[in-house]
Amino acid sequence: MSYVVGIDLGTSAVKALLVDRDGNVKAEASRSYPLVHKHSGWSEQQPEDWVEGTIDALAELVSGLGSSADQIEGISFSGQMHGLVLLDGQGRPVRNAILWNDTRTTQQCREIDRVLGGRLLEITRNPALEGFTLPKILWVKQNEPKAFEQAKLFVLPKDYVRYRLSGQLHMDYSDAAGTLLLDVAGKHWSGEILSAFELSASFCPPLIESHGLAGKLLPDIAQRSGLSESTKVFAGGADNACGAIGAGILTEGVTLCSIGTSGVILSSESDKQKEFGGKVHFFNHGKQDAFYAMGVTLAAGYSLSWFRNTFAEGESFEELLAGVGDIAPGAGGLLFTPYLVGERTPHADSAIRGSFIGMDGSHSRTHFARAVMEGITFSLNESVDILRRAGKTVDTIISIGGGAQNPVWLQMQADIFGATVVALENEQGPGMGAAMLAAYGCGWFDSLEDCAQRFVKRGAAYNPNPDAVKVYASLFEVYQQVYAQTRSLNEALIPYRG
Ligand SMILES: Nc1ncnc2c1ncn2[C@@H]1O[C@H](COP(=O)(O)OP(=O)(O)O)[C@@H](O)[C@H]1O
Ligand SMILES: O=C(CO)[C@@H](O)[C@H](O)COP(=O)(O)O
Repeated sequence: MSYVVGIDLGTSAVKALLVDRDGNVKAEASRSYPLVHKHSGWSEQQPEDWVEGTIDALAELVSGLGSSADQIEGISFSGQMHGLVLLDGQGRPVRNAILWNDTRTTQQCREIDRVLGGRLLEITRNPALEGFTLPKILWVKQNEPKAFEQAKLFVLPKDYVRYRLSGQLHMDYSDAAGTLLLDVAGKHWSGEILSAFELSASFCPPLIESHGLAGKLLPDIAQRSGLSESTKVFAGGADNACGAIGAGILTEGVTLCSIGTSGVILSSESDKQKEFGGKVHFFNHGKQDAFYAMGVTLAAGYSLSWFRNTFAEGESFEELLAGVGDIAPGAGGLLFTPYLVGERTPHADSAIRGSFIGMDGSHSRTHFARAVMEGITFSLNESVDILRRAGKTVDTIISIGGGAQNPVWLQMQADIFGATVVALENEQGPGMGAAMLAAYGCGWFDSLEDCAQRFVKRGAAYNPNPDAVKVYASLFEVYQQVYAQTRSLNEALIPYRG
């Protein structure tokens, strides 16, 4: 038997999957690592924690295989997007990584708008948002000039881990697309943007396809992990591109809903000129020369974890959500907006914060839990709405991520999105997409589509219930008003934040 390994470098943990030629997951191992929040709105991680966690998780996977470690032919990666890792001339990080959910860069975003105007959207197909990488680069340049002086090159989180495992520096197109330095349709670093911000071409790593061979394992990594030195290391992709690959979303027609820490509505796009006007992100896919449009809710699963950790400490999600299915759509008139860390789609606003509207004495904790699930799903429905208005058909949605583990939430998604929602049989999230990139890279299949046919197994389907669809359609109109009605109130509260 031969195997591949998919490594998902997430925000809270790294998860490694051992996958056989039929797409069966034979073993998995994960290691978590902390987030560092030095100030409100800041979010950092230590790159060394990713590397150590990845090697430990690989060692655990490999130890289960005994003497057959050389049956692992290839490994590949899925990574949290946008995070800035600045490397010195020796390839060492000059500071902590600044992550996708760090919102300190509003001023740098406005500067990018001022300097590039409409060219930014024309070249990168995306607007300047706090989460993306270029604003983070400018923040370090302006606020930590000494660290910036040492920085010779930047990479993204999984690129750094791949570099430490293989000694080779690369960035794949799907992750490079989220930096605001890539000409997305042209598939090259934008000289125009680099020179506008006085960055040299050598500041960007060489570009590679997601299924491209980046190198082999370094001998000391092979020794520590138990893998063979001949294990091939493939580039991998952005976590959302890998989530889509792992759900078999490689062509137009089926949409992805992913509820992890963040939440995503994603639709594959074959036309690289398709215009969304920056309302949703437009990125290169992990499949060669393909693209996708995507809307992002910053605090999707995070809103539910926050609610659990704050009001039901120590309970499992199953305990927390027991009984939510007995409450009617609308949570008894309680409405939640999931803007705990600001929002991306459709309101790119780092200052907005969440609300519960309509509380009364009849509401139990279960009403609140249901309202949180509904609010997250309404936020994702704003992205579904944008895709539909841009002419895309959204009638079948594959749902992945922690949020897809709860059948009440899957039915709620069908009712709010007004579409059939399909779960996967053995949902593994982006790690499976990474494993598929390794399987395709190893030559096990002629195309990613062939690989998906073997690896991706659809499970239960949830059809919209017409009565619930009606209730949610009118509630969604109320939900959509909350942002504008609470915006100035939230701005007035900024001085009181920690
Ligand atoms: N059993 C469950 N029922 C409902 N939601 C869940 C369940 N388990 C996890 N979640 C949600 O999924 C989120 C974690 O999803 P996951 O895909 O593991 O995230 P990430 O990869 O971003 O760390 C949690 O924050 C929680 O909101
Ligand atoms: O910023 C984005 C996408 O643009 C996030 O999707 C991150 O890529 C990480 O999200 P999680 O997988 O941790 O939820």
